Amino acid sequence: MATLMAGAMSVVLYSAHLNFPKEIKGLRDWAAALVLLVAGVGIFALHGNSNILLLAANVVMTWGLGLMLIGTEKFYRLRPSWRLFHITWLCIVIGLAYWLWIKPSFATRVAISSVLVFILHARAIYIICKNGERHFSTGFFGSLMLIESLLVITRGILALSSDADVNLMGAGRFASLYLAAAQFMTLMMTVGFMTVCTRRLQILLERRSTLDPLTQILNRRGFAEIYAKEHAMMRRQGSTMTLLNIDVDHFKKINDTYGHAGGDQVLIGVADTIAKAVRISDHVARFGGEEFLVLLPDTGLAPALQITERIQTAMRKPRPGRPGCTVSMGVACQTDPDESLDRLLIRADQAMYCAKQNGRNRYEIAPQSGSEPTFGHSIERDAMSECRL
Ligand SMILES: Nc1nc2c(ncn2[C@@H]2O[C@H](COP(=O)(O)OP(=O)(O)OP(=O)(O)O)[C@@H](O)[C@H]2O)c(=O)[nH]1
Repeated sequence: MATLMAGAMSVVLYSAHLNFPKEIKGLRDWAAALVLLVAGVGIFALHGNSNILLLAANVVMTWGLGLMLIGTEKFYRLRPSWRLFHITWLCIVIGLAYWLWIKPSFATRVAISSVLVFILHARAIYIICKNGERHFSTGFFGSLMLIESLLVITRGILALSSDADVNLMGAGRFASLYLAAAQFMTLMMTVGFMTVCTRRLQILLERRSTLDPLTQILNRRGFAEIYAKEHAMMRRQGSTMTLLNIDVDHFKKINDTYGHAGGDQVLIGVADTIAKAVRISDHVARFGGEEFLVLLPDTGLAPALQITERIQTAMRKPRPGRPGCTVSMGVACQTDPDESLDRLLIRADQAMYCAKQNGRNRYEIAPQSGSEPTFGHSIERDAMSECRL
């Protein structure tokens, strides 16, 4: 029954392989592994007294267990251990053939296959422990692999001790227990793997919903989430943060000259340039079209202006193979934790709009929240003209 269910699970895994995002790897290998394990059990059931079929069943099952390891490695984005895979099944062929035909010994055959399968499982457990995130799914999957590997190695050790009954076809208590447990564990390990896959799917979808697909920086939703966290921190610490609103100048002309695809490349380049000009703890977002936001936590106006100038200098540098562009920026410093995000965005947007009005390729500073919006701030005071914030 468990074997049939493992066969059904291979369909589930293959369907997940077809439908899950391509970043989730290893599902196809696990699906193939289950097909091989079911085929191995089938050949084993048919083998009668045929040593050839017995050997074939063992090889097919080892391929299946090897593919489980390969799938697990792919899932954790590691290079698959194909060498270990091939060495394992070759050792099974040579070892079983020797102890089947030349020096027949059932106990040695069981010991050899148990040790080899244990090595495959031990490597999988090592990979899960080293690469898995701290989450229930990792613990569940790792524990199941551990139980299975302990079962396998116990069988191998018992095979070498004379008084134990490890013959799968025998009627001994351990044999029946092992057979039932092994089939059940195959099913459970698959469930464990599906658990880590669905957890990865959840993380991926959450990340996708907060990232801009073109530039891979935060989108509006991601920005709002990050802002909420930083705002809570600001309130707790009584610190200041600064928001930059950055808009690409004459972007319509870039689109008209280089086409929409060329425009997209410029947007990717702008996002990259901004991200490289700020600290890792700062947050860069695309707010729509050719408009970007940068949130600088725990940063007052003076350091924020240094960053603003750094971004503008980086933007002015010509880039080979990519149309050049400049940006206009609005700088809004938040000192009052009771100011809403909407209000902060409006201040930064108005300052950016003012920078556009005042000639583009420059920045303007928004007046403090609550202050009279009748005077302007600009580092380039001599260039200040019409627009007054
Ligand atoms: N390639 C590309 N273009 C976009 C995207 N989103 C918006 N746009 C274009 O960006 C252009 C923005 O034009 P405008 O709002 O007139 O601004 P502008 O030409 O940059 O002029 P100023 O902002 O006043 O300097 C429009 O032509 C939009 O179609 C996008 O994702 N990719």
